[in-house]
Amino acid sequence: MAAQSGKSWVLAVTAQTPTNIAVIKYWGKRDEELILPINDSISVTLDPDHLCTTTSVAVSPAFTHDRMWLNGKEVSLSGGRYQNCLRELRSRASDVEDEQKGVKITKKDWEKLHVHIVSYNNFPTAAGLASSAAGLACLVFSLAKLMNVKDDHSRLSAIARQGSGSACRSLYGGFVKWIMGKEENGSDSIAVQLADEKHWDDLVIIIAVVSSRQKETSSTSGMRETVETSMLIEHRAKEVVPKRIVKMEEAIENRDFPAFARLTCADSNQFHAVCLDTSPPIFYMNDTSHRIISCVEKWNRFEGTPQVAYTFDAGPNAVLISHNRKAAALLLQRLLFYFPPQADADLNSYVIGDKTILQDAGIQNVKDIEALTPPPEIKDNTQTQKYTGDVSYFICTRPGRGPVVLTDESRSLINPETGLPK
Ligand SMILES: Nc1ncnc2c1ncn2[C@@H]1O[C@H](COP(=O)(O)OP(=O)(O)OP(=O)(O)O)[C@@H](O)[C@H]1O
Ligand SMILES: C[C@@](O)(CCOP(=O)(O)OP(=O)(O)O)CC(=O)O
Repeated sequence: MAAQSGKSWVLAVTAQTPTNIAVIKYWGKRDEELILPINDSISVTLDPDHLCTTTSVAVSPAFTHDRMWLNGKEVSLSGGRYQNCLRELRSRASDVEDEQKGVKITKKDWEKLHVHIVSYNNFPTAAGLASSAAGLACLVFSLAKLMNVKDDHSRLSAIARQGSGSACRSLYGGFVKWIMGKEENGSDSIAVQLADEKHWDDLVIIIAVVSSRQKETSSTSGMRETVETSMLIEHRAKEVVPKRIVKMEEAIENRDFPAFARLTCADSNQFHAVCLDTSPPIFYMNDTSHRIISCVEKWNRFEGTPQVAYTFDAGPNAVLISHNRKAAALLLQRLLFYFPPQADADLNSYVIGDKTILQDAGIQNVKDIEALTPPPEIKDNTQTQKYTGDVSYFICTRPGRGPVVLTDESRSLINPETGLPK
């Protein structure tokens, strides 16, 4: 390692990585340490304009140990999962040369050099919005760029997988499959892209962030308990998911929304059924989640063909995938009819992300929400009850691109002189 000037230097890279939502769920591991799943899964990558992680990573001979700051606070990197990712990356690092700075790092130097990681999520962390997926994928992707790791995205996905299973699917945009693999060392348990985000760009995604005070069981411990105690999970992993994966790939390839929606809803419901079949049972959805399902099911039935698909991860938040903008506007009207904001709320912070959907729905202010009439599929007055305040806010988004390096220095979260957070 050399610097022509002889003085210390800091070399940094910044990247942005999306989050993803599974439409065929990963639930259950066959190897806890390597994070190897018991079935394949398929996800949609969400637009990083609305939900993403930005991570800057830096290396300098002046750094004394590996350090990480998350959303402005220093956090420990001592956890086994972070350590596994760092070890894997260091072992694959290559020579790096920065002529401008007069820096030369050899493959061997990486064993001794330390890194600083500064990361920021543009959405709530640990709130059931898959921050760990975007976060771990971004950590792996940005460090791989810094360390000149030559592996392709699929090989990098196998490293991100060891940080958090679902993170491996955030290495690609569009529609992504995590192949469970057969090898004991996990080398073939990787993510592959099924189609990019332009393949099916009519889809509109609305996330209802559901207010919840209850403490949730983490995905990691929840799926462990399911594998240990549920009899249904084996049937799901061996018999149900393999067939659904084939059908879901077909639905995505053919942009067959009815098939896509039926499979997505059925798989979310089965995932929550295996949670209920766990001992003691795990409840991730709450009454609000159930009301959203019921609203979508009634509307889909009324129309005779699915307009919207719903899916829920390990929490009460609903991810609603609409066939197109028109269906999304009609969905938003329904959601705002049932779940209006509190009297003092500001519409601007109640519906965030792509606000053009709100315009399509003809809603400019809170008065327009009050004026919404019950949807036509409602036949009697008992179903027109409103649940003010049960949804915290809505995020309007769409399928999005995979990780990118941000070359604009002003986007870096690291001070180029000190190597500390800006
Ligand atoms: N940007 C990030 N960089 C590195 N690690 C992150 C980042 N964001 C989140 N994490 C890690 O993920 C953890 C949160 O994961 P957790 O599974 O609890 O929540 P979530 O992923 O937001 O929600 P869920 O898994 O229920 O969808 C954080 O405590 C942190 O360890
Ligand atoms: C319900 C899920 O979101 C579960 C995600 O589990 P995690 O990837 O968070 O679990 P670990 O691998 O233990 O970190 C379904 C999915 O994303 O496929």
